[in-house]
Amino acid sequence: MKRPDLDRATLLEARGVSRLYGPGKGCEAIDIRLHRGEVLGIVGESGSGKSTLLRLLAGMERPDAGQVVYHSAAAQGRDGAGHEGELDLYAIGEARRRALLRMEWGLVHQNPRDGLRLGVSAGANIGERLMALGERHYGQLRAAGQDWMGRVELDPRRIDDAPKTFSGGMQQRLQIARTLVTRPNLVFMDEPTGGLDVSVQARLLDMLRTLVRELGLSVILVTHDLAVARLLAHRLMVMRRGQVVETGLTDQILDDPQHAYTQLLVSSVLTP
Ligand SMILES: Nc1ncnc2c1ncn2[C@@H]1O[C@H](COP(=O)(O)OP(=O)(O)OP(=O)(O)O)[C@@H](O)[C@H]1O
Repeated sequence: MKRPDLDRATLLEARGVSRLYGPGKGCEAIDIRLHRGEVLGIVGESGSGKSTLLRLLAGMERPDAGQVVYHSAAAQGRDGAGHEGELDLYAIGEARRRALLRMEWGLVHQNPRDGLRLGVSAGANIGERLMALGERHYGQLRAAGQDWMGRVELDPRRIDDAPKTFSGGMQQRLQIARTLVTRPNLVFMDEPTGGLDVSVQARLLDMLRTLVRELGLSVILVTHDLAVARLLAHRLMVMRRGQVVETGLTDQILDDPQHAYTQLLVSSVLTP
């Protein structure tokens, strides 16, 4: 995807972040800078540390060393905020971190069942995050539910149905609607099309790409699938055994990989 040059302000930074479970297992001394409106893909084979890094960046797991800094316009002048609204994620309290994830960020899990409440209606799933932001008007919550079901190509007439009656692909669409309805400043996606049939994946990917573009989303995307990375990410970071081996614009990395590991990764996936 072509990278927007509109607003290059930094949104999220990792400074020397480490979390090691054993030698080469986890993440080691990772530096990241995500700009507003940018999709950063984190790629690498299974076990390279992608999901660990996502958890560290999203405030879900404390690093052994290093800092994760969120540049929040809303944070200025509040506890834990440094200069220009810099929020040191692990210097603020747990409650505040959770509130960030609920109010300003969004998280799309690989398995939609981890991100949805399967027993309550589709509409309630979408409305819940809006309610957390203070929306109480039933008509507006319902209208937003219908609008977002349409946007993710679900039949809005199924607004009262429980997601447990939906297929896996439909549940993933609903999870995406639930996440994006609040227009999050930052979205974390962990293998968002993983675990789905290839044909379902392709349509979902197309829809995600459109939404990312239309909403100008800032995204940290974890995937082992280079085709997904190619379609969604402006920039890539290639991980191997907990370390970053290469980083750059997506087309550069996939068309002209410099590091031997990236060359292997690209050739094993992209050549027939
Ligand atoms: N909580 C944990 N305790 C111990 N070891 C862990 C823990 N979480 C991850 N690991 C190990 O750290 C390494 C990196 O795991 P991680 O899940 O981050 O990799 P990944 O690149 O996301 O792989 P996958 O795509 O298979 O999820 C693996 O060897 C894994 O077994």
